[in-house]
Amino acid sequence: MTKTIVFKFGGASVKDASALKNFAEILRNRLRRNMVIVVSAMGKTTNALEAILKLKIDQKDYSSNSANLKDFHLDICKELFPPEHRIFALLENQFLALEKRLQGELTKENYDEFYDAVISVGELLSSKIVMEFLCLNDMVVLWRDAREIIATNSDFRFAKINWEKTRERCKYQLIPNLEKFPVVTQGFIGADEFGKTTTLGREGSDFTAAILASCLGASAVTIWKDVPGVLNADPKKFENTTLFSELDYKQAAEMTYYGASVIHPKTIKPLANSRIPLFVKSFLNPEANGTKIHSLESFEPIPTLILKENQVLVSFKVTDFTFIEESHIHRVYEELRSLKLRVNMLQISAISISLVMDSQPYHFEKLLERLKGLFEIRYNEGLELFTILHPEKDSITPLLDGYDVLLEQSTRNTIQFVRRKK
Ligand SMILES: Nc1ncnc2c1ncn2[C@@H]1O[C@H](COP(=O)(O)OP(=O)(O)O)[C@@H](O)[C@H]1O
Ligand SMILES: N[C@@H](CC(=O)OP(=O)(O)O)C(=O)O
Repeated sequence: MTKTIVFKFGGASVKDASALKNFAEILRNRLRRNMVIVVSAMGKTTNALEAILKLKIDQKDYSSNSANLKDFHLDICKELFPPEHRIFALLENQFLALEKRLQGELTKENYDEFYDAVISVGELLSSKIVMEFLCLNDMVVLWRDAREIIATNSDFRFAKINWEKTRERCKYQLIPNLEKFPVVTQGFIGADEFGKTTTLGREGSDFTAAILASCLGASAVTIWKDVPGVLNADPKKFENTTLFSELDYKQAAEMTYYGASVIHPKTIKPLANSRIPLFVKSFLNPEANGTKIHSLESFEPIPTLILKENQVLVSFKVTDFTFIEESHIHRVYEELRSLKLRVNMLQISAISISLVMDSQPYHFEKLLERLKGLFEIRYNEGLELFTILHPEKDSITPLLDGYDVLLEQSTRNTIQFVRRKK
């Protein structure tokens, strides 16, 4: 039996009508049975849905935002489909369901569950459009709801995979489909044991591709991006970048850990465990080789720059002339865990704990509220966390030109700066 391959197309590859036409052309000669096509929401749809939720939480009017989102999808479909095509009824239904969901009560208690139910609509919409567009162009594919395959716990917004159940569903439900047709499904979403929609963490569609590849015993995963492959820095932020033609799983995992957003951090592990190669290729130049991530005997460390924007630096200072001890750290981490806030950098001094994390205003405010009685808290927003892997000595100073450094930390192979533009 031919082994399955998994293709993953992110938001940028399906961001408008011409991107979708290019997407279909990539598949035209590559489509085959035993192929899973994982798609993310179109363009910046997930951000747009988050903005709607923010307005709802602030009890502001979100009607023009949801109308814009609907128009965005409709306009794309008007360019791609004849006017009588059933995609228009499908869209209508999906947006009605979204409206209905948004009218429900949103409280602090049900926020995460509500979030997943709303945010998942982006992937449901895009996968339907993609499936219908491929079929319209004589490429017959099946649509499967990822929530029937990807089994998770009920940790809404950051759901954990139930690997056993997911593996079983892949074997008994997905493989029989794949033996007949290629399958289109959604990245990023799953469902808990009660059938409630969950999500795997922002940008989690790469992870979905890796989960399915691992559970299906796939021979390869290809993620299609708007860059030539994995580079030694984000080409949108740095000049003179170098393409890695290949990377060891460990190198790729390290880069994603520090925030190289080209691959979701959870993607590498399931692939490395099953020795499944991951190709990162450009949807703008599909014939080019891109980057192959697999097991390498040896590799040269190459200086690599990683920038995480929109960071918050917060310090918790003890107020009673004692020193920081384990119980303080434990308490802070307990709150971080319960609020699902991930720490990107940690520094502990005699009297304070300093943390750097992604800005998440709603949850961050809660953190401050919960810990304000125990610590004197100070924070700075709008910062960047700049990490250099395998730095070359003389190259660092110019990279900090025009910035104030608020915090610095280094190990043998890594140096990190929390910086702010002067
Ligand atoms: N080291 C890197 N190499 C290549 N691209 C990078 C790197 N670090 C960050 N990026 C960014 O990752 C983007 C692709 O990832 P992403 O936007 O998540 O794609 P998608 O949402 O389409 O899957 C690129 O456009 C690039 O700006
Ligand atoms: N749409 C989701 C999931 C995702 O992975 O998207 P992308 O593949 O475009 O990064 C998000 O934006 O978080």
